[in-house]
Amino acid sequence: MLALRSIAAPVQRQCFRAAPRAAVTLSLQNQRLYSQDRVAKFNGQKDAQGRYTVSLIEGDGIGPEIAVAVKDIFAAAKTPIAWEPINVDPILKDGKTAIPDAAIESIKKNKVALKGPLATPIGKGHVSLNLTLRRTFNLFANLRPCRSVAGYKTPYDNVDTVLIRENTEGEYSGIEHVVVDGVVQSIKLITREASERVLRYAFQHARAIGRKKVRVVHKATIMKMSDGLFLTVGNQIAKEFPDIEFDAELLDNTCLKMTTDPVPYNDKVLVMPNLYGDILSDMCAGLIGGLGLTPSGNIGDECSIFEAVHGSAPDIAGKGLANPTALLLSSMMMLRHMGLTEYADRIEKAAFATLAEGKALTGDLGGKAKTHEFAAAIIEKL
Ligand SMILES: NC(=O)C1=CN([C@@H]2O[C@H](COP(=O)(O)OP(=O)(O)OC[C@H]3O[C@@H](n4cnc5c(N)ncnc54)[C@H](O)[C@@H]3O)[C@@H](O)[C@H]2O)C=CC1
Ligand SMILES: O=C(O)CCC(=O)C(=O)O
Ligand SMILES: [Mg+2]
Repeated sequence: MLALRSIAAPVQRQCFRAAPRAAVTLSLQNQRLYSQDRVAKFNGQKDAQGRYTVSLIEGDGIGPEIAVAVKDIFAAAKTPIAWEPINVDPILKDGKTAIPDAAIESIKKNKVALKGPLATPIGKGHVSLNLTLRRTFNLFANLRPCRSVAGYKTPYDNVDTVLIRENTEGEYSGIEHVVVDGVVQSIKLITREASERVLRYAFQHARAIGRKKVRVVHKATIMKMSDGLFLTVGNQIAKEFPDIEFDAELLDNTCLKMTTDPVPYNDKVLVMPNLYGDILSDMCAGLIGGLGLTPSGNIGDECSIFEAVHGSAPDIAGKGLANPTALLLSSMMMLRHMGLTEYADRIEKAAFATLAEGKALTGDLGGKAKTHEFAAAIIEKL
């Protein structure tokens, strides 16, 4: 195993501002649960005790702290899950960053994994392990829902966006080279195959969650061929779904409109190339109170990996300050994906009730609670 990860450069910090707590924006009764994703079929096997085994990547930075919180809450709720911790420290295979075989076997066997954040070195160093995992398992759609939390006041009430990001290519293809000294080229790869796959998933998911509109977010004005292909494929796939309205919007305009008034996006599923989805999903998190609150699922045909939208948060790592809600809500998406809906509903209700009560909030939400205190408050409500 190579010690590639030790070369990670320090990450420039972002300012993460806690919004003030004020009047309840949504009532708890109206807090809809994160929707079930049953578009991709889960066919894991239960063990003799009736439990599913889930591969667990605790991750870097705050990863282990938020993973403990999720494990404690699952144990308290008697969720029928056996965790299988795996190590994804990168290896080199044919000169390329790869995931160790044991980790690949575990995820292939269990068909589902929960993942903490994995840090990526800036500039030189190994390829992102997050992207490597997505490509290794062909996790073609990254589903990133974002919903206002009852009781937590932000400038925007009732946000309920659903964003689907193409997850295997685009600007994240990692095809870069030096043309001549001082000139580098980075290739944005868009294929009909990957575009069809994610666009079809977007329409299927819209149907599954009862939304009637799918919108492609793009810049085909500028990237006429690459985003142009993505948009063309969108128009073609739309014909398979006559019950769903289809349209398109330029990314910069989407950013403006969403930050002015996100509510008109609540009836749509947004689907877009990789980088746009990465950036827009952090932006959406900002609308509801930050990265501590937003879950995601990397969906594939054979297996799926659930993780928070956020990264390893090195600025607060090791201090017990992290908000585990994003990873917990990701694990709720995972439970619903596995058909364990009752457990997901129960845990999620306890989590939202704890957030609404506001007595044990973590620092990112303006509170003083440590990660484990917030988890304990959820457990008390189970
Ligand atoms: N999917 C993944 O595993 C991701 C990994 N990363 C990696 O994470 C590392 C750090 O990246 P950053 O740009 O700093 O983004 P970040 O998402 O780790 O942190 C951004 C800001 O949000 C705060 N934050 C994030 N999660 C939080 C939580 N659960 N509770 C409270 N505050 C939270 C952090 O303290 C920081 O101020 C990088 O190496 C990056 O490559 C970044 C994004 C996603
Ligand atoms: O892999 C990384 O370092 C960043 C990935 C990321 O930002 C994301 O998945 O949202
Ligand atoms: Mg990101």
